[in-house]
Amino acid sequence: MPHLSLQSLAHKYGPIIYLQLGQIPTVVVSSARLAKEVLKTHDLVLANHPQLYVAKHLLYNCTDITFSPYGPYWRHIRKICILELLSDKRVCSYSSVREEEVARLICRVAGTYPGTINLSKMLRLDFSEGGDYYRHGFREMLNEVRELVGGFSVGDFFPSLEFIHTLTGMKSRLQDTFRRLDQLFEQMLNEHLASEKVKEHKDLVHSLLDMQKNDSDEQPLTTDNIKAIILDMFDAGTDTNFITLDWVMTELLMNPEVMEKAQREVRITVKERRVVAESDLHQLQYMRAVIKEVLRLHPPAPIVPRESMEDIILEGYKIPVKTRVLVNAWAVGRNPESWEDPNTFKPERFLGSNIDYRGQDFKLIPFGAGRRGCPGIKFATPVIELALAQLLYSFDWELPPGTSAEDLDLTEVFGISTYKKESLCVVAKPHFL
Ligand code: HEM
Repeated sequence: MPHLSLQSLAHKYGPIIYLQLGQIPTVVVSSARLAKEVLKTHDLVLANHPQLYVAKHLLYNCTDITFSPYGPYWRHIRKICILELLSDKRVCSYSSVREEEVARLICRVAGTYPGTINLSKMLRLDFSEGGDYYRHGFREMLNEVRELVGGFSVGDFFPSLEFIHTLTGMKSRLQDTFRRLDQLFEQMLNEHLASEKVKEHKDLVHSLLDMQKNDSDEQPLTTDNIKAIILDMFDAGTDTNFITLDWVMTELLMNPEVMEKAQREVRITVKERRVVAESDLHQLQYMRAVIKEVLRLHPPAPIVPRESMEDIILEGYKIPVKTRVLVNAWAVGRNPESWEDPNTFKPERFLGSNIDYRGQDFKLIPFGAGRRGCPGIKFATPVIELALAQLLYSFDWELPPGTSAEDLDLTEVFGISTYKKESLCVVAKPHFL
């Protein structure tokens, strides 16, 4: 795992290291102080995400939010994202969708008792694949895109050898995937344009099409721009929720006293109502501390990558233009300079503390920070909190007979986001039988 190897190098050589990765000069930082330098002090000069070879082919030449270069176009679509697609009002308006999805999940889990369920698989299906879009074959496409974007590509480290991708067949594979993806988007956009539901319940695609129609801006959105943004939002915004919930449940099963405390809190708050309401969530301070602790120890995107647009001085070193600067958020979250007993799962450390993951506290940066910090925090938080609260309220959780916490395999698989290799299998006993 790159974040683990880079942490080992940091232990040996310090919190800032230089690596020549192929033809790419790379600097890695692993402390809160240097993360602040990168994501705050030099945020503007480091406001590019590296453009990956695969992203150029699949994300409409990097015209999505994540990969588009810093500049007027990125500012335009980021503004749309923050003010229109992920605004407080919009996130609020999705609350009934969240409640329905969580209710469906609870029903499915309840139906498995007294058997063992693969909870990871169930969470992934519910939270990472895009609901209504299933019928378009979107789930399979998204998986394919993730596999390709998260994979290793020679061109990302040896740009002068990009032609190798033609010889290895990678380029034609990308072209084929892109053609199928584009066809799928065409179908999706046409269906939305024809849909009469637009006024009643706008989804992401309707909103973008509306914006295109009414855009009086100098920079109107093209249809390809819309496709790139849709793909980006699903790619960046779905897997991460599932990964977080999967880790939360794993940590809770390994720490039964924490599980019990979190369950007690949610059951006392919700009482006999049986259904957790979003208005209950602010009372669940301990559960929120559990989520913070999980994001500290297991950030779904363990490395936050940036690229310099000009020469800068970092910690006295000259960092030339076009250097890749990686913030090892995983190592920062486990750095003993910032955290006491850093490898222990201890949600209590967040009780009575103001430390948050919204990009102000550089020792906790699962969502990155600064100009390119994740715009989806407000969207992700209620999904994760509501699902977790309801899971804790509705079931008593146990590992399958004959297994114990020591048997859980915590090995990770690296990709655009990092997830657990082995699924979490559990028995979920309905609490109110
Ligand atoms: C637990 C959930 C999530 C985590 C841990 C997460 C993490 C991250 C991280 C680390 C970045 C890079 C930040 C940087 O460079 O400073 C990022 C960027 C991004 N995220 Fe998230 N994210 C999550 C959920 C979401 C959701 C729900 C959405 C949208 C619905 C989303 C959309 C994006 C987009 C569009 C970017 C690119 C921003 C830009 O380049 O300007 N994310 N996310």
